[in-house]
Amino acid sequence: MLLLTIVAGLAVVTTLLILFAPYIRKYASGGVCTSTSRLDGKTVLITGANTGIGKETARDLTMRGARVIMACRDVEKGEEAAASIRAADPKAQLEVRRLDLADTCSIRAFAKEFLRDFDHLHILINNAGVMMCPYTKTADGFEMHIGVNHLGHFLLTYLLIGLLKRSAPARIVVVSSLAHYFGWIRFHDLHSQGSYNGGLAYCQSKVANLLFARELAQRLKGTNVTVNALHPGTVNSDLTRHSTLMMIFMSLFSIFIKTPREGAQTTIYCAVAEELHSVSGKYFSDCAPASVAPQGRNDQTAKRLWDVSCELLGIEWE
Ligand SMILES: NC(=O)C1=CN([C@@H]2O[C@H](COP(=O)(O)OP(=O)(O)OC[C@H]3O[C@@H](n4cnc5c(N)ncnc54)[C@H](OP(=O)(O)O)[C@@H]3O)[C@@H](O)[C@H]2O)C=CC1
Ligand SMILES: CC1=C(/C=C/C(C)=C/C=C/C(C)=C/C=O)C(C)(C)CCC1
Repeated sequence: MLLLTIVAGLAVVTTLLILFAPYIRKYASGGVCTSTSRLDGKTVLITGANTGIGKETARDLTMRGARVIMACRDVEKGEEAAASIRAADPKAQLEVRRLDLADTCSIRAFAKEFLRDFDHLHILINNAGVMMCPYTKTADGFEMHIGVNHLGHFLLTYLLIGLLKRSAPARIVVVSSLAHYFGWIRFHDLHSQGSYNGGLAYCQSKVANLLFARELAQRLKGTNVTVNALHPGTVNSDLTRHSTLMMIFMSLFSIFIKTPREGAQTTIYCAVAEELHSVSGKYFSDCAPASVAPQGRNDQTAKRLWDVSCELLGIEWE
């Protein structure tokens, strides 16, 4: 009898899911960037553009006329992604360059060549990310999540900020996550040497993204360079590659989860929306303002993280 009830229940749920699938999909796909802004003559740099949200952002921005530099740690994968975008749009202006955010030498080499080859940078999209990887260190000894997701992008932005200012109006877009709600900055053990949990290390790095955007927005006041952060939604991408459980969840519940193209909408919105022309230091989700957890909007923590980051990277950023 119990078995029969369970089977009947499952059948009802499955039937409802099938019947309402188009509506569920439409709701889950989230906000859409409706801006028709063109980017002709503009130069855009996207980190981690060979797959997922970064690749779809590159596709959209080239279609708006931008010249897009895809900064990828694996150039071969980057070229494959560029070829697939060009296959649909032969006029796409794309260039793949090598950037490994887990190595400050690679970041410095990338920036040096970028500054040599480009006179302008109008939009910088700090998109690349790792999630829940086993405990690993970057070439400079930083824990991988804080090293790639925060410190790598911190250094890249520092090296390119002069060019962004000279190219103003310019925008910096920081891809953070709702996961910041579950993280906090562990100044006493930033690199998780005492104890390590991949999920918490990821969440910490996503709070760091928000605090960085917040502090940077303060420092960029009056420069006509804006910086905003965002949550792309829950997106079916390679991000979950280190967690079998997450991959299973993503497959089982794929109807509730965004495709990479849907997940790129808020990034695109932050990069092009006319109404954000002078908006800075804000956080968006589904192409609309969203609320930040208290640990992501604490000015003292933001300043402290800024100083610690400069010290770790051996830089002075006034
Ligand atoms: N997917 C989701 O549900 C969510 C994603 N986000 C954020 O969105 C952003 C994009 O993620 P998503 O597209 O989903 O994930 P993907 O794994 O599909 O893409 C991540 C990109 O980052 C690149 N990357 C990783 N490590 C490095 C490195 N050391 N140097 C340079 N590039 C690197 C990857 O390169 P490679 O392919 O070579 O590994 C890849 O191109 C991330 O910042 C993530 O935190 C936020 C909330 C939810
Ligand atoms: C558990 C669970 C889900 C899966 C959530 C996942 C897989 C979230 C992934 C978040 C990521 C990757 C965040 C990155 O910053 C659903 C299907 C939403 C609803 C049912 C309960």
